[in-house]
Amino acid sequence: MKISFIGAGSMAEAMISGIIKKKLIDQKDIFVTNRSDDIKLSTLHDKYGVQITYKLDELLNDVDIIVLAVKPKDADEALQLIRPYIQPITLILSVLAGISISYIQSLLNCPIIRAMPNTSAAIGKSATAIALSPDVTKKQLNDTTKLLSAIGNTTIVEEEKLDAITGLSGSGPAYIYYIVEAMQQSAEEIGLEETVAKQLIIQTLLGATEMLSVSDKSPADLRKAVTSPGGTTEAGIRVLENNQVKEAFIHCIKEATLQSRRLSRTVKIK
Ligand SMILES: NC(=O)C1=CN([C@@H]2O[C@H](COP(=O)(O)OP(=O)(O)OC[C@H]3O[C@@H](n4cnc5c(N)ncnc54)[C@H](OP(=O)(O)O)[C@@H]3O)[C@@H](O)[C@H]2O)C=CC1
Ligand SMILES: O=C(O)[C@@H]1CCC=N1
Repeated sequence: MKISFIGAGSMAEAMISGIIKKKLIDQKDIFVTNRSDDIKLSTLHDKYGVQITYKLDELLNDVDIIVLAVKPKDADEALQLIRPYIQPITLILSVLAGISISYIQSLLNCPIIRAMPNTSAAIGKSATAIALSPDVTKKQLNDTTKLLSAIGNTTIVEEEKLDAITGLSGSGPAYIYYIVEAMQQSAEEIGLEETVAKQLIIQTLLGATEMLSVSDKSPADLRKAVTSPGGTTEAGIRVLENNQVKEAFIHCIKEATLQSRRLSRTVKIK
């Protein structure tokens, strides 16, 4: 199976890295291009052994899956670029936030799988959701699911859910990293050594995530189990509540979801 990536940024690299680690597709069958950053392409070649090219023939002839991994603002340019090479059996796997299947199909006459992965794809832990156009074949769905299994879990959803999924789990890793930034900064301010703090923070996250995964208790009950009356957790959580941190996170996810909708609206269906 030949797969070509249009775009060589963080999402493409995360997917390539996952696919290579799981040895799902041979490096010689993975092609990557970008707009002009040839140093980035060389880095990808050196790191993963994938084929890098600016020659469209090489990139797009006899390709089974084209992964669209440019920024949504560059979608039109990329779609026009690949348009002459599209066969009715070519599968487009798009990770573009907010760009609808119908929009892509208004320009390209081929089946589309629209995916919303996240950057944990690089370590095989992406929470990926996909929506399909009706003309995607069983084989194409199987191939894609297999491909995406190399980067984490995949759930099939109705396309209308993808904006919410983008706001929740597409952007999700960034919210967690944001919390860790705050934990690291506070660790420094309360006098902990950086390396010690880092180890403690990561293990705390790993433990809490594992508890969420294996325990049948709700997150609220797990939190209560940490919180002794009149103790330290209670004092800390009180500050979060006084600062409406939970409300801010809810607002954050809703705003990210809205932004995904706004992005999709900026691209008119032709
Ligand atoms: N980052 C994330 O966590 C996630 C991102 N996404 C989606 O993935 C997509 C890519 O995001 P991300 O990887 O972060 O973006 P990056 O900015 O890291 O990468 C974008 C890539 O697209 C290339 N590019 C732009 N225009 C063209 C063109 N006309 N032809 C070929 N290549 C082009 C750029 O090339 P050059 O550098 O040469 O300009 C660059 O390699 C976005 O649509 C985003 O919505 C989805 C889920 C998660
Ligand atoms: O920030 C973005 O637009 C992309 C979509 C999800 C994660 N990153």
